[in-house]
Amino acid sequence: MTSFSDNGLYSEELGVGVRAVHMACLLCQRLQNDLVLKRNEHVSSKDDNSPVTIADWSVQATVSWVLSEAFGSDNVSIVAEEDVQVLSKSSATGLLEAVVKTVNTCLAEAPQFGLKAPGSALGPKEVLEAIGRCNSTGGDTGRFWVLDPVDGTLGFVRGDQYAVALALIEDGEVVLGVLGCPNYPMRKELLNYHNGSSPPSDTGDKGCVMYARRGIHRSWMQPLLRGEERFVWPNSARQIQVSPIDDPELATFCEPVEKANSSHSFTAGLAHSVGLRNKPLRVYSMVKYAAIARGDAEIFMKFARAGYKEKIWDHAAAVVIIEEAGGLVTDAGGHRLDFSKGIYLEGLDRGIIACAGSKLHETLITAVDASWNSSSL
Ligand SMILES: Nc1ncnc2c1ncn2[C@@H]1O[C@H](COP(=O)(O)OS(=O)(=O)O)[C@@H](OP(=O)(O)O)[C@H]1O
Ligand SMILES: [Mg+2]
Ligand SMILES: [Mg+2]
Ligand SMILES: [Mg+2]
Repeated sequence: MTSFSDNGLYSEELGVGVRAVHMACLLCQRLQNDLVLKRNEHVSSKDDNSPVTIADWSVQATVSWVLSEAFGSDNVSIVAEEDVQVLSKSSATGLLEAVVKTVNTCLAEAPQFGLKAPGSALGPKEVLEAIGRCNSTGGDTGRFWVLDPVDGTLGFVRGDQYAVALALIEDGEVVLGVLGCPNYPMRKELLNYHNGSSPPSDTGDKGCVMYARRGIHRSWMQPLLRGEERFVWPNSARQIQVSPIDDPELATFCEPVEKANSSHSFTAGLAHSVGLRNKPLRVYSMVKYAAIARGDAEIFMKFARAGYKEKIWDHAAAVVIIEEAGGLVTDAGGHRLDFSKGIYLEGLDRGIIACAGSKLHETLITAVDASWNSSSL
């Protein structure tokens, strides 16, 4: 049984979500190639100084348009990272034009994915509207989508790893997740190029979309389309599972690349105390979670500085994919993440720990308790 051809609960939503994310990944691949060649043209800064690019806006517009077209705009509510603030400024006409062009190029490919393309090309107003429509603030009742159009924008502009993440939340629970990883190498050893070396430059054999529905106990992965390949599915999807490794000595842990996003010194102490021997796999974006779901690493840890509030779009899609692939995702107190309190993961206890299995998970939770008070976090 595949995960979306059985007419089960959310199968239609999953089918549309996977197609939309797949299209978005191809859009990003093209833009990242251009961006790296043109040395970061079109990278803007938001109020908090974080980067945003035409890829972030273009993916948000595209996914928003596809979901509205498939389910009717009145039925679709979306929480997403980007807004139209920068893009609506009169000084941003060039930027907006680039986004409109990108969105139209991408949506023109919709029929190849079994989706409807716009009758005529979208104009700037319609593109801004599609982005701005993603203004839901979530909550504990009803149904809403959660979108991180480009997670790991820093990785994206550096020619490195990034992800496109889409989830559906119903009554506070993530019920489906789609995680597109346009640069995720099919061979896991190619992920491990951090610590000075540059990312692999060949685009062959790269890119996948992972997805899962709550309660199926299976997660899936399909390779991204290459060149003239036709989009055929579900045939091209294969099941993924977390790693069977439960011995810390053999396990690998992932963490953010940027020290500003998670304390490397705290996780180094934890790693030492539980006997993790492998050096950390530092990767931008939710590709870290993807590595756990696919069995390429066993542990993901993130301990942000005190006061930072994690956003739901940075985690929702990955949580259901890891859980359905057999793993666990909790805060450092062992509680499942709470997606029902708006755009933030309110009440998060210290940090996030995702593991392939419960033995590693228990070991880490205990170790955090033992070392927390002496940490400066
Ligand atoms: N100060 C701080 N602390 C913790 N987390 C932060 C912080 N600032 C940003 N963010 C969020 O981190 C997202 C990228 O996280 P990563 O875990 O992939 O970090 S890293 O890029 O590997 O360093 C990133 O997601 P994107 O904005 O989608 O790239 C942010 O939502
Ligand atoms: Mg993000
Ligand atoms: Mg983002
Ligand atoms: Mg961002």
